[in-house]
Amino acid sequence: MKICIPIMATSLEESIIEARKTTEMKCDMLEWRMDCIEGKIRSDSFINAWNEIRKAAGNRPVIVTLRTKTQGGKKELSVSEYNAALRKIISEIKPAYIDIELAGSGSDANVRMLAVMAKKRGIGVIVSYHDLSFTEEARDIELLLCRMKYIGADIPKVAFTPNSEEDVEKLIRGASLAHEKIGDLIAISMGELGQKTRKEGDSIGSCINFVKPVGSGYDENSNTGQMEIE
Ligand SMILES: O=C1C[C@@](O)(C(=O)O)C[C@@H](O)[C@@H]1O
Repeated sequence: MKICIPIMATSLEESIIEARKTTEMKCDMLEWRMDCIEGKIRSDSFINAWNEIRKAAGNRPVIVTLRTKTQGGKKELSVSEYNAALRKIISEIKPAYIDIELAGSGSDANVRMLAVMAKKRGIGVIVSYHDLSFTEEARDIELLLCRMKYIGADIPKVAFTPNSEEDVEKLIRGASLAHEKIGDLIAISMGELGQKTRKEGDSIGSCINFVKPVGSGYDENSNTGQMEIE
């Protein structure tokens, strides 16, 4: 499982600083959570910041994510705003991966369109789905992960919120069943209750473990249950 540190700074300048700080940390990847940047972002300053983050990452791959509010992120975007923003990101920069939200993009057809566009530019595709209050049945989690794969995900990702141990087991079962069929995925049961899905992610086919640097802030929707890294 690759260790990935999300950069959740609120400005472009801070994002660069945070990315540089990770050079000494034991991580294999970075995720730039662009939704955490406050205010409007100008195209030229965005591209400059990206170039610096890319440099700071060295040969570690970077995931670019624009997480909408209903999916646990900071940006409130309509379906058309989300799709337009992703098209812009995909056409202006070339990260290793782009995170495409199943819910944020509005339809499987829109996910497919963005995924095709990204792949043509050599960008890997993570298709993601988050539920901030609930965990589906194992079979539904399996089907969801497979559906994401078939509509264009290189790596399908789900994060569900458990309300009991049984919910954590549902996530584990659903992910394991999907892993047998489609290979690499990311499956997270959020919060302390779900921590073993992060610690023992390998056993259910999870290929990326999102972690937070020691002392970094707590975000109630994004990093509950994440392991800490020095
Ligand atoms: O989707 C995820 C998973 C995550 O929310 C977590 O709980 O580790 C962290 C996010 O930055 C990432 O985009």
